[in-house]
Amino acid sequence: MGKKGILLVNLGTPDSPEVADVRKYLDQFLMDERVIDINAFSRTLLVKGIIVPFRSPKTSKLYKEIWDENGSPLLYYSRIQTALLQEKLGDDFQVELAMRYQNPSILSALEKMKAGLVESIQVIPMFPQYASASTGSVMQKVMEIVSTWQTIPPVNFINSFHDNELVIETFAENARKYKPETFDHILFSFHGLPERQLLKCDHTGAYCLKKDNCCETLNDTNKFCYSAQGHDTARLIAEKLNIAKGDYTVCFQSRLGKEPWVQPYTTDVLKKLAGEGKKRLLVFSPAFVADCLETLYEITVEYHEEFKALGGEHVQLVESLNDDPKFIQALAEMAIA
Ligand SMILES: C=CC1=C(C)c2cc3[nH]c(cc4nc(cc5[nH]c(cc1n2)c(C)c5CCC(=O)O)C(CCC(=O)O)=C4C)c(C)c3C=C
Ligand SMILES: [Fe+2]
Ligand SMILES: [Fe+2]
Repeated sequence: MGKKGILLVNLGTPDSPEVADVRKYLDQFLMDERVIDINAFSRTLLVKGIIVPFRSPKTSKLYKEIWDENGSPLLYYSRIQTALLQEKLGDDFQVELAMRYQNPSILSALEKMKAGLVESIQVIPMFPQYASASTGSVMQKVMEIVSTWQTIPPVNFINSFHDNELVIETFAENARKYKPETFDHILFSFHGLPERQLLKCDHTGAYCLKKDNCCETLNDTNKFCYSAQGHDTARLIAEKLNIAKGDYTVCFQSRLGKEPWVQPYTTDVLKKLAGEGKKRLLVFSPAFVADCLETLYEITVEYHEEFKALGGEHVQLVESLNDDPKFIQALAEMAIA
C-alpha cells in the first residue's frame, strides 16, 4: 500500500518583506475571485490599479516589523506544524505544506504527493472557521490541479474545525497563564470579511444580516457562516474559562476598502471599552492557527497603541496554536478522519 498524503494549506505570506515580493503576494492574493469577489474587470482595475500599488509599500513596512531570523512567522510556524505532524503520524503518511498564495505552492506540494505515489490525499485548510475566501479558495485550487491528473486518488477536505475540542482547549490553556479574570474585558478578534460574502453564504436569502443576532448562534441555516462559526468558537473558549457572556466581545479586524465588513469592528470596540473606563484587555485571535502579521502586529502593536491613546493601559494577545502538542494531536485526528 502507498502512503496517505496529508496536505496542510495556510494562506500564504510574501517570499520576503521587500516591496517587490509583497506586491507579488498581494497581487496573487487579491486577484483571487473568492477574495475580491467582484467582476473580473473591476477587480483588475481595483487590485492592480489601486490596492497593490498603494498598499504594497505600507504592508512591506509592517512585514519588516515582524520578520526575524526565521523569516515570516506564519511560514515558520507552518513548517514546524508540518514537521511535527509528520513525526507524529510516521512513515505511513506523507505530510506536505502548501500556501494558497506564494510559496510553497499548492501545485508543488501536490506534485510531491504524486511523485510519492500516495494512495489518497487529505487536505486540511488551516482555517478553523469556513470562509469562501480562505477554505473555499484552497478547496477550489486543489480541485483545479488534481482535475488535470490522469489518475485522481481519493481526495478529502476538512471543511472547518471551529469547535474542535483540542483547538478550544489549546486557546484556553494559552490564556490561563495571563489569568483572564484579572482583565477588564476579553476580546475575540477574528479576521474580517466583507458582509457581501456572509450574505452569499445564506442560501435562504432571508436570514443572515436580516434577523437580529443572526450569527450569534449556530443553526442549520448558518452552519457554514464564518461569523456564526466564529461566535461558536468564542463561546466554547469562554465557557472553558468560565468567562461570563457580558465579559467578552466578538469583533472583527483588518477591514479592507470602503464596503461594509462584518461587525463590530475591533477598532470601534476598543473605543467603546476605553470610553467605559476599561484599562486592560485580553485578546484572542482564533481565526488563525499560527501567529502572523495580524496577531503580532495588528493586535500586539497597533491595537495596543490605539487603546493606550484612548486612555487604556494594556492589550495582551493570547498566543496562537503554533507548535502546541495538543494542536498537533488535533491535526493528527483530522488527518485520519
Ligand atoms: C482567517 C482566514 C482569513 C480570511 C477569511 C481572510 C480574508 C481576507 N483577507 C483579506 C486581505 C488581507 N489579508 C491579509 C493578511 C492575512 N489574512 C489572513 C487570513 C485570512 N484572510 C492571514 C493569516 C494573513 C497574514 C499573512 C501573514 O503573512 O502573516 C492581507 C495582507 C496584509 C495587509 O496588507 O494588510 C490582506 C491585504 C481580504 C480582502 C479577505 C476577504 C475578502
Ligand atoms: Fe486576510
Ligand atoms: Fe451569519
